[in-house]
Amino acid sequence: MAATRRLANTVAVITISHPPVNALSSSVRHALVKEFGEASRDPKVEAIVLNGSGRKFSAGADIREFGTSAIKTVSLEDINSTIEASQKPVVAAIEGIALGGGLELALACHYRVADIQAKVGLPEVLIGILPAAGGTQRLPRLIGVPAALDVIVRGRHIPASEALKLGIVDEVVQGNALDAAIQLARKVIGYPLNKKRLSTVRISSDSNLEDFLDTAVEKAKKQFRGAKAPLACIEAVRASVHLSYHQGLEKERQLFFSLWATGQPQAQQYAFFSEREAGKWTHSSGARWDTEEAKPIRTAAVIGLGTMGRGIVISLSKAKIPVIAIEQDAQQLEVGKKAVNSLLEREAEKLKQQGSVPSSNLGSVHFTLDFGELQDVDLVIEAVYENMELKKEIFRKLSSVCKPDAFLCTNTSGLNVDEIASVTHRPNQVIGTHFFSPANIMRLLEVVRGQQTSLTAIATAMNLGKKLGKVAVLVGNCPLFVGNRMLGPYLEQASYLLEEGYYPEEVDQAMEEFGFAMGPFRMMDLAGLDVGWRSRTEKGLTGAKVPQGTPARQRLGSRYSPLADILCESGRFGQKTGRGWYQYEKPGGRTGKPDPWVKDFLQKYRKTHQIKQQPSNPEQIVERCAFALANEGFRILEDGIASCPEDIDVIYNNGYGWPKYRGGPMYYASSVGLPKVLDTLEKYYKANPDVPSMKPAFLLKKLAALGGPPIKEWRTQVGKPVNKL
Ligand SMILES: CCCCCCC/C=C/C(=O)SCCNC(=O)CCNC(=O)[C@H](O)C(C)(C)COP(=O)(O)OP(=O)(O)OC[C@H]1O[C@@H](n2cnc3c(N)ncnc32)[C@H](O)[C@@H]1OP(=O)(O)O
Repeated sequence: MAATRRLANTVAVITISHPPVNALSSSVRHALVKEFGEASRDPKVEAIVLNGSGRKFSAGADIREFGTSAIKTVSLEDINSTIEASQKPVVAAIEGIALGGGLELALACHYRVADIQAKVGLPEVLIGILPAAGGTQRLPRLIGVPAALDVIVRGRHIPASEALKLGIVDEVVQGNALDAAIQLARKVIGYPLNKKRLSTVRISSDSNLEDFLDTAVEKAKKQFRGAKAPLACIEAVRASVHLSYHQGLEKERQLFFSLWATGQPQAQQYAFFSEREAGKWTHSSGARWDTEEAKPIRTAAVIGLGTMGRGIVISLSKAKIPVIAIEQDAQQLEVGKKAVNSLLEREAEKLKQQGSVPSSNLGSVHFTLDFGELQDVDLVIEAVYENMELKKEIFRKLSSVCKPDAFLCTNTSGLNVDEIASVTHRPNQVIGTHFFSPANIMRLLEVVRGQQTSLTAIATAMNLGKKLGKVAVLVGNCPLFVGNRMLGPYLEQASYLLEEGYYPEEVDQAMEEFGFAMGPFRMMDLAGLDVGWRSRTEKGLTGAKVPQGTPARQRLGSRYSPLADILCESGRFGQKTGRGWYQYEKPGGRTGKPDPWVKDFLQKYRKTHQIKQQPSNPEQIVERCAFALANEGFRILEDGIASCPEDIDVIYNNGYGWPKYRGGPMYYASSVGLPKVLDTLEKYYKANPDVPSMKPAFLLKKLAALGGPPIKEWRTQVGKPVNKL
C-alpha cells in the first residue's frame, strides 16, 4: 500500500504508507496522484491533510530509485505543483521526519503543522545531489535566501522548534500533529490561498544578496573540498533570485543531471547504504545482528580521563547513560573532572537552545578514584594510554570488582584484545570499542571482536554504538585493527615521497585537493609524532635496540624511512611542541606553516643518502598514497579482519577524513578500475622490491583477473574465506 485516504467530516486525510520511512517511491507517487485527484474532485471534501504512517511524514525520494527508470515515472515536482495549485487548502501534518522530497512535498502544501519531536530538512547534499523537486526554489521564497541556503547547503536535520522560528512550519504542537492539522484545515476552508502558493512569491534581489551568494561559493569551495553538490545547491538558490519559478525549476533539474554525471552522487549514496549495512553484522557461526539480543546498558564507567576518556564520557552522557568516571590519582581526577564538566556545560547549553531540559537529557557523571564503586555497572570502557601492562593491570582489577555479567571494553587503538582479555575471568565479556578523537564528535566506532568474545557482547557493543549515534563497524582482532593498519602503508608512502624530493606541504596539498580533510603530515602533527615513535622504539625499529651496523634506511631487509624518528629526536612532536612537520605559532598552536628547518633538513638528508629526486607530479602522490591504502584493505579482506569492502569504506569515510564523495578507498579502487590499480602497484613493486606493502594483494589480483567486478559483487566473487569474523 502506498497512500490511503479517509474522510474526517469534510477533510480528506491522505496517508503515505511505505515503511520503514515512507520513501516516495514510484508506487507512492502513483498512489498520491490517484488519491489527491479523487479528493480534489470529491464535492464532499473541502480541505485535504497529508500525513505519513508510523508517525513519520517521509524521508524523501527513494534513494534506491536514482539511476533507474523508476525515478522518471510521475515526477515528484509535478505532484507538488498539482498540490500547490489545489483550490482546496492542503495541510501537511509532519510527525517524525520530513526530509528531502518529504519536505519538498510539505512545502507545496499551503500549511505545515509539526509535532515537537519532528525534524525537517533538505539533506540531499549529503548524498551528492540537490533538492530537485522544487525545494531550492520554494524554500528561499518561504524563509529568505540566507536561511534557505544554510538549510540546503548544510543538509542538517532541523528540530521542529527551530523550523517554527525559521518559518518553515506554521505551527508546532506537543500532542497529535494530525489532529492539529485537521483542525487547522477546517479553520482555513474558504481562506484565500494565493499567498500560500510559494511558487508565486517573488524574491527581490540586491547587491548584498549577490555578494552573500558569491561569498557562500568561496566558503563552500574551501569547506567541502571538491564536493560538487554544495556548489550546485548555491547555484540553484541563486536561480531562485534571478529567474521565474519555472525557469528556476529547469535550472534545478539541469544541475541534478550534471551532478549525476560527476559520479559523486553514486559514491555518496553507496556510502549512505554502506553505513546502514555495517549495522547488519554477521558472524561465521551464522549468528547475525537480528538473531542476537543485546543487553541493555543502564549504567557505564570510563577508566581514564585523558582526551579519549573525556569524549567517551560525554558520548555516554548524551545518550542519557549515567557514567562513573575513574582516574588513577586525585590530581588527574580533578583535571579530568574540570574538562568533562566544561564539555557538559556546552552540551547543556545546546540542549537549552533546542528547547530541551538538560537534566532529563544528559546522563549524570560521577567522578571517583575508587574501583570498588564499579561493582554494579553494566559496562566499563577502559581509555588509558596505549600500554599493554597498564591495560592488563586494569582488566585484572575490573575482572575482580565488576559484577559477573558486566561487559569490559577496551578503547585500545591497536593492541591485542585477546591478550587483554586473557587476564580476566571472563574473556567472553571482553571486547574492543575503538573510539576516534574527539570521541564525542567523531561518528566512527570500531568494535573489535576477540577470539572468545561472545555474541551477546558483540550485539551489546554494536547496539551501544547506535545508541551513542555512531556508526559501529565490527572488525577482527589484529595489530592496529582495520583503520590504523591501513594507515601504515599510506604514511610509509608519504614519508618516501619526502625522501624522493617532495615537501610536507606538497604532499598534504595533493591529498587535500583529492578531498582528504587533512593531508598525512598535518594529521601526524595533530595526532602527535611521539605516539608512533614510542611504538617503533618498543618494536626495536628505532633507538637503542636497533642492532649495530643496520643501514639507516633499512629494517629487516625492507626499506625504512627514519625521517619521523629524526624529527622526534629533535623534540619535534607536532602541534603539542609547536614544531613537527610544520611550525606553529606556539606549543599547542593549530595553524601550521611550512618550516625552513624541515626544508633544510630534508635537503641535507637527501644529499647524505644520495636519493634520486623524482620530478614533481601531484597525481603520483595521490596514486601512491591511495593505492597503498587500498592494497592493505584487500589484505584485510583476505585475512577476514573486515567482512566486506563496504565496512572498510565506512571506517575511512567516518574516522579518517576520506572524502565521502569518493566513496572510500575500496570504492575508489573499484571506480578507478582494479586492473589499473593492480598495474600501478605491480610496476611500483617491481621497481621497489624492498617495499613489501606495495606488493599487490592476492585478492586484488584475483578480482582484477575477473575484470574488476562491481564492489557489491566482491563478497560473492571471493567466496567464503572473506568473512571469518
Ligand atoms: C530531476 C530528478 C528529480 C529527482 C528529484 C528528487 C528530489 C528529492 C530527493 C530526495 O528526497 S533524496 C532523499 C533525501 N532524504 C534523505 O537523505 C534521508 C535519508 N535517510 C536518513 O537520513 C535516515 O534513514 C532517517 C530517515 C533519518 C531514518 O534514520 P534511522 O536511523 O531511523 O533509520 P535508517 O537505518 O537510517 O533507515 C531505515 C531504513 O530506511 C532506508 N532509507 C532511509 N531513507 C531512505 C530513502 N530516502 N530512500 C530509500 N531508503 C531509505 C534505510 O536504508 C534503511 O533501510 P535498510 O538499508 O536497513 O534496508
